[in-house]
Amino acid sequence: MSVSTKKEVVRKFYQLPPLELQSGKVLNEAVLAYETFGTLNQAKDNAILICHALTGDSHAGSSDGVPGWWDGIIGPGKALDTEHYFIICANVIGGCYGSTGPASRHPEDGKPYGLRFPVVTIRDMVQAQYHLVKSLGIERLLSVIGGSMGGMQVFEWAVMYPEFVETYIPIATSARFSAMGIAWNNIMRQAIVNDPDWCQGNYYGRTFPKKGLNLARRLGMITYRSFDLYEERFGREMNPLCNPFSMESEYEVERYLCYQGNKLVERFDANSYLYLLKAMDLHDICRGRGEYIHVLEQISAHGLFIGIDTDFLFPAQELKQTAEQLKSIGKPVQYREMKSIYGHDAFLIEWDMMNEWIGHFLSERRGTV
Ligand SMILES: CC(=O)SCCNC(=O)CCNC(=O)[C@H](O)C(C)(C)COP(=O)(O)OP(=O)(O)OC[C@H]1O[C@@H](n2cnc3c(N)ncnc32)[C@H](O)[C@@H]1OP(=O)(O)O
Ligand SMILES: N[C@@H](CCO)C(=O)O
Repeated sequence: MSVSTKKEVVRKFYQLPPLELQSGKVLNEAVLAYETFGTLNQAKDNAILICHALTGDSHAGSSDGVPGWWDGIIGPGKALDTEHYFIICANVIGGCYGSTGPASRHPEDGKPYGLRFPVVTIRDMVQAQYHLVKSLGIERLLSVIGGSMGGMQVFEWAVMYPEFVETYIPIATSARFSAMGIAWNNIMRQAIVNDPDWCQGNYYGRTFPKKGLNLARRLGMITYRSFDLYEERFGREMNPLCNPFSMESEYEVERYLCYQGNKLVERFDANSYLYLLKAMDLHDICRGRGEYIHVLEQISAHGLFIGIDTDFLFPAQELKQTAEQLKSIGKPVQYREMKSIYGHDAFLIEWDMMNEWIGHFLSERRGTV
């Protein structure tokens, strides 16, 4: 008999109150799966919320022997030093890592929601996180930080709860999702819904729409990397065993995309992918609030914006312009731009710059530099 030594992430669960969604619908009996790293101090003023990106989860830092996806900046001596800060990270609603999403059971019939799950927005995700943070006895967050879809949540935090947020750090993101971003998401969704196994989202207990999700992830991976990185890593390398004049010939870059697609199929729900892409499409801090500049005026927190020079999905220019607009109306904001070959996903890789900039910014706020 073999005993599994695989270490598992231990998540906590918070039962949300009925959540009034931006769509006007109400999500009942939903839970948020979350984790914390470090210790909340007596004054409860050292809490930092991390918002994850599209396929992320609550396991941002290391615990229980399982490395986290932001280990490079979370832990003793790092920018998000767990000896000083209390770090919170929750899986978003609509996700598939413990929080309520389309794969969860509908409270009325106990069957998976599938497409009966309501459309959720970035604001809905943030509202759910707000309830969680309040339930921990916290009245103000020292910072809210996140990249990509996580950065969209960061912007909403700054606008929705200005008094609750002392600082905010949006990375590789924008205050309003671009037409190009929506266009990519459209194709990724089409890849999933055109898989015959998708069955209008009713594939639970049947065949999983592997091909659709795999293709969606391949498309995504093109937008998360850069031209130069693909050239440097793969160039025109091809599997030497393949006949280059057959349709099956495999360039290394193709093998890579296939590998990444399969990897996501093993760990992610196809309906969650659809819902989270939709939430990104709907992201617009102006929706229902008025002019851009008027919305920016509502922000009172100190901002550190981090753009990435090779980001194809969220061109750095977008964040830079927003920072300039904030500055023009007297709002405290710093803009830093990463030089990186990695493209959009550099915020999951470039630890030195992230540690230096975020660490310094937070230390400044704490008055320790
Ligand atoms: C913020 C959030 O909440 S998101 C959560 C974190 N995101 C993820 O985990 C998403 C998936 N992961 C990734 O996108 C990446 O691994 C990152 C961004 C975390 C790190 O990027 P990189 O270090 O550049 O990893 P890269 O994109 O090269 O992928 C490496 C993998 O591709 C495989 N690979 C590399 N070249 C090839 C090839 N030619 N053919 C097949 N496979 C290949 C490697 O073996 C490696 O496999 P492994 O992940 O199983 O170890
Ligand atoms: N690589 C990220 C998506 C882009 O930030 C993820 O898988 O969540």
